[in-house]
Amino acid sequence: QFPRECVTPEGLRSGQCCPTPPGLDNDPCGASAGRGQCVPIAADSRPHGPQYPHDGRDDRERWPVRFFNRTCQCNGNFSGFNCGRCRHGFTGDNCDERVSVVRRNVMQLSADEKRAFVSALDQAKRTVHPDLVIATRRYEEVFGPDGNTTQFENITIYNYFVWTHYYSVSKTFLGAGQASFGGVDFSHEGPGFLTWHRFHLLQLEQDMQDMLQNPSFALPYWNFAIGGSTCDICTDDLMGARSSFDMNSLSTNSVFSSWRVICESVEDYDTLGTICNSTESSPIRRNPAGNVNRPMVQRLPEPQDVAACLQVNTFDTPPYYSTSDESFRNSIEGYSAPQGNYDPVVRSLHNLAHLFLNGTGGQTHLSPNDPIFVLLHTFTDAIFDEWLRRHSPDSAVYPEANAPIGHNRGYNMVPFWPPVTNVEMFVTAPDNLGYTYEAEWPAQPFTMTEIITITIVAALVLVAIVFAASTCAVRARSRREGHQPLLGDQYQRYDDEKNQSVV
Ligand SMILES: O=C1C=c2cc(C(=O)O)[nH]c2=CC1=O
Repeated sequence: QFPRECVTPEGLRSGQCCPTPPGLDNDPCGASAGRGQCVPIAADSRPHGPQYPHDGRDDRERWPVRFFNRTCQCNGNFSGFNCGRCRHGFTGDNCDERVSVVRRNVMQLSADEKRAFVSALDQAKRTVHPDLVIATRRYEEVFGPDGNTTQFENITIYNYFVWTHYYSVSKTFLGAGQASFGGVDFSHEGPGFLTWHRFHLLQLEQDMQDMLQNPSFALPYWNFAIGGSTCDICTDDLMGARSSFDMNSLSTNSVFSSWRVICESVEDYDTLGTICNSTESSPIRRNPAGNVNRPMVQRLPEPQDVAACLQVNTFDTPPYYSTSDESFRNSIEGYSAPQGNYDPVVRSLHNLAHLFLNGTGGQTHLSPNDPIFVLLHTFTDAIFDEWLRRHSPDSAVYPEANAPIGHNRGYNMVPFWPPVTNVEMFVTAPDNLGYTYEAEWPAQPFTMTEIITITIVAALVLVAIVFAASTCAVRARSRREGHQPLLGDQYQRYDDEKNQSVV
């Protein structure tokens, strides 16, 4: 969440986090090299929706001003917390050369590519994040018991990915002995769902590129819309097969069977007001299609569900929440039917894929601990990108106000640093973010109007054919039986009269 060098007692008290890029000396944001300058942070103050009634009680409000109010603003294509790197999609000393990576279907990777991807994830699980650290206490307690020992920790690259998701979904602590407030979610159940998870993935991809020193590294995706009840990526060469001994565990042939999860101590967070730290606890649990209490989540989404949600025209609809009707965002997130109609009992697409996993990957505060999360979300993001390509929306369709807290267009997404707004991710990826998806999309199903029109036309054609056939049959029979056709006879005489009058 914050650069290591900013979280000293002095740094926090100053409210300024404007580090110097590597290779320069005491030059906040590389200002003298023309890279950027240290500026006050603009935090969205437009009203949020009524779902959150506890203004003033949560560190994540008006992110990130509870912690810092000055940050680097980088010039041109320079980017990063110290303006020492390039914006996504650019490279070179001056960040003026375009680059792009290709995100591919994980099932279509070669055996070597699969091995390299699994190994890169495992390396990320064990490599300490080079720049960022996490807060382990709320701001109220962040200076420590002596007021001078700031409460931040190192965390590995993959666990940082898990932690940021946890932090964005955690409840609002309202005080010891009081129930924490759970009706808040800075990354789900609102328009920010797509933009937040897009940035979340971009950050992991960039951290892994840096770790591997391979700027071409791209996260693959899992096409989860294959129907049926088989998890095709749950094999030992990919995300881990099922253990032969325990339905809920991973095979020991998979490296992921030795991964341990973080952020499990929900009870402590909610009652003591602590925050998840980097401590790892139990193994990943997963039992795809095994939720016997909810048959509805024993099957994966169907290909036509993807085709249907891509046809929903409106990005999001009031109240911009998990109850939104005819909203593309709510359809792909999976709180409404893929066709857009809201129904409280429905779980589709993204939500259905999570719940299908039935274990760590199905619990919002824990789900990224299961590496399937990465592949599930790259596919969700690929659908989002295809929707942006097909519908070319103006950024004005993204709600500016009254979305749930965290989800307004100009809100800085929690808990990312440097600040990045939702709308910055509401752009097509190939042109603006330096990645593309190699994907084919299922043919679009017919709409109800199209089905009715086709049925009527087909019925008319059928009637015409039957009529023509029966007329022919009657004539043929008449000829066979030696009768004069009645109409034919009349026409004959009428024709004769006409001919006579002309003559
Ligand atoms: O990790 C997640 C788990 C989820 C479960 C649901 C649900 O619809 O009940 N939704 C989820 C989203 C997640 O991100």
